[in-house]
Amino acid sequence: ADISTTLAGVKLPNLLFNASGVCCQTEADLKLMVESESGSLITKSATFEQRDGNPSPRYTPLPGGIGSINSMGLPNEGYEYYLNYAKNYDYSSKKPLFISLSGLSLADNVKMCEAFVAADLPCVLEINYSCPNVPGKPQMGYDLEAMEHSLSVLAPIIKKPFGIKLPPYFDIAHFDQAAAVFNKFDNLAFVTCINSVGNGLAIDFETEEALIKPKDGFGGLGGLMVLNTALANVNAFHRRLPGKQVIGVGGVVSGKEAFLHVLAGASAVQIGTQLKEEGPGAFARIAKELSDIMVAKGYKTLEDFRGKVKTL
Ligand SMILES: C=Cc1c(C(=O)O)[nH]c(=O)[nH]c1=O
Repeated sequence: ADISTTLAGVKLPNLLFNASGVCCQTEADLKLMVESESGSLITKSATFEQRDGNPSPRYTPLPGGIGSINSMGLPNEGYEYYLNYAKNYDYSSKKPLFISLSGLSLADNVKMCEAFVAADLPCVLEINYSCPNVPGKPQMGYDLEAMEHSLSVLAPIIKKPFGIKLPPYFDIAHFDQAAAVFNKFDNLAFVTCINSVGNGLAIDFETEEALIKPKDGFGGLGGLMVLNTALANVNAFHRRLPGKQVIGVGGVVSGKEAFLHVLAGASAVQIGTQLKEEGPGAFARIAKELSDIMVAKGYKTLEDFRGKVKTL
């Protein structure tokens, strides 16, 4: 079956790529993504300066394959590293490049966006408003007024279609209020739902210790356990953002969850925890599983079932 898609006007040979943060911090990581069967790739969220991030242990999978917890603390090589990567990227390849930016201030986001715009490259920007792990920095995704102000400054600078990475919302009123903000920006072409469920706490039963070191063990939750929150956010924004697209991320461990994300309304699907645990071979496996599911159900393309979840 045809699992290709178009996102922000850019053609992806298949709908799968990495969630920003996983397999994408260094050129070596990104090379693995280019060589994988993913349809695209996105870089680790960049800040203006290079960051080491939080002390380790700062990521761990959770027992029983239910998911993961992380408090990486936005480690990255600094935006100029990713700008350089984007300048040298082979855009003739069939895989489009996405760039994640997560400035620690609006001023930093402005400077980074201006640099990418000045370089005039085919890559697509995804502004991350939802990093839950920078101590002392509340994530902007939960401050709609601040996010609207940020978008009113950045959208005109970026000019081209771009996207934003959102935290999960858990209240219908918040879906409504957030969508009302996003619908004000014509070149805001997609929203990526969801980032990790912020500030969970994983505790080892035997040792009675928190599993990760930063923030007293508090970190973002990902993996299968966040699937149903992710599907809700994908569908809520699919319903509320006419003319815009949604990238679905959260809980994709097989073709089945990728299928459910598209059924909920996703135009593309990112994979985080499962990619971290299985490696880039996950893309070929999940792509085949999704294709087989579509054949079994009689769907030829993603459009045949995108957003067509049935209500009772
Ligand atoms: C960009 C920082 C993020 C991080 C991090 O670097 O701690 N972890 C996440 O789960 N989501 C993020 O957005």
